[in-house]
Amino acid sequence: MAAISFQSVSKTYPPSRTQRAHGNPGLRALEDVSFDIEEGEFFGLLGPNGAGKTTLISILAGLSRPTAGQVSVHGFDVQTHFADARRQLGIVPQELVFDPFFNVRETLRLQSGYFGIARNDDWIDELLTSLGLADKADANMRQLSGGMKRRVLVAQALVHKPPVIVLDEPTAGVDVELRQTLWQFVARLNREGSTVLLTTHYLEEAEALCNRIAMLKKGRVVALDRTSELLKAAASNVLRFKTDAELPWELARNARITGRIVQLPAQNALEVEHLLSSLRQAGVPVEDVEMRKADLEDVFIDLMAGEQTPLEVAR
Ligand SMILES: Nc1ncnc2c1ncn2[C@@H]1O[C@H](COP(=O)(O)OP(=O)(O)OP(=O)(O)O)[C@@H](O)[C@H]1O
Repeated sequence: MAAISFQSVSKTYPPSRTQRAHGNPGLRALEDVSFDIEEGEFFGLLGPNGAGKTTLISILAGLSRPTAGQVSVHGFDVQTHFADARRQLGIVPQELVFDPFFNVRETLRLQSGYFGIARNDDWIDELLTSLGLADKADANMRQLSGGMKRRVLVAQALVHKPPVIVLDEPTAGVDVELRQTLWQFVARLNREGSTVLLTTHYLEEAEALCNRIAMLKKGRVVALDRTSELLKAAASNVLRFKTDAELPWELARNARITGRIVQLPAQNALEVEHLLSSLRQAGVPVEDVEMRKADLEDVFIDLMAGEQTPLEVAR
């Protein structure tokens, strides 16, 4: 049985009164999203701002209703069997929400109580140690730094030992140390059998951690495949250089340009030679020329730049 199953999920946010008055039918945030995440997978959900990632996670968490379609967790429908589905999930939210009146241990005990677990201190201690919070157990939530609060949110999501862990942008604005602590711990839980669903903007994180990835664009799944296959789909190399000059159109249309830095896909040495000679002929002076292997960001940019038609990639 799939750990998480999204079946033909669509979501339209209704228009505001003013929008309705102007004939605006509302916003289609998700369009026929279907995929399964198997037990034990480390799955990445990627997409630019506004692609629909948080909407999909909110529906999974039972916080938002889909306009059409079904979502289930370990076979429990998130609408009709909310409590059973919710018990399977440990959700680390994007926003820092916490009760300022409790200390860290009390916060975690309260959350355990919410799931009906009376004596949970052994697991709470293990969570505190693994997340580098052991010396903060008695600190009031108000006294914690932003990074520490985020660690508590992770511990809070895991108090009931959920088999499925959902992390919505957990490392946005988080320092390197916390990222490493968090990834080591989540990777360990995944090795021990937990399923992990991660949404992130950090593509190198997704590349390093996720065995399979779905990419969303404007509410549609535009790629769904093993990370290794997605990487194979990219041109295998990238030619990178700096220039102040304007590129000829036939090169510019394939280029990724960030300020003075230009990156062009190139399959092999012959193609690199070809690109360099085109640049020479066009009178484009280049500096700091180097080659690098394509990464997930290249795949992502390719897909996001592509036309609207969803690209069906089988698992
Ligand atoms: N409560 C809401 N009411 C109306 N529109 C909404 C609401 N929540 C989200 N949207 C819209 O739905 C679309 C998808 O938003 P969503 O937050 O799911 O995207 P996202 O992929 O999570 O983006 P980000 O990476 O910025 O978090 C966006 O166009 C957004 O403006």
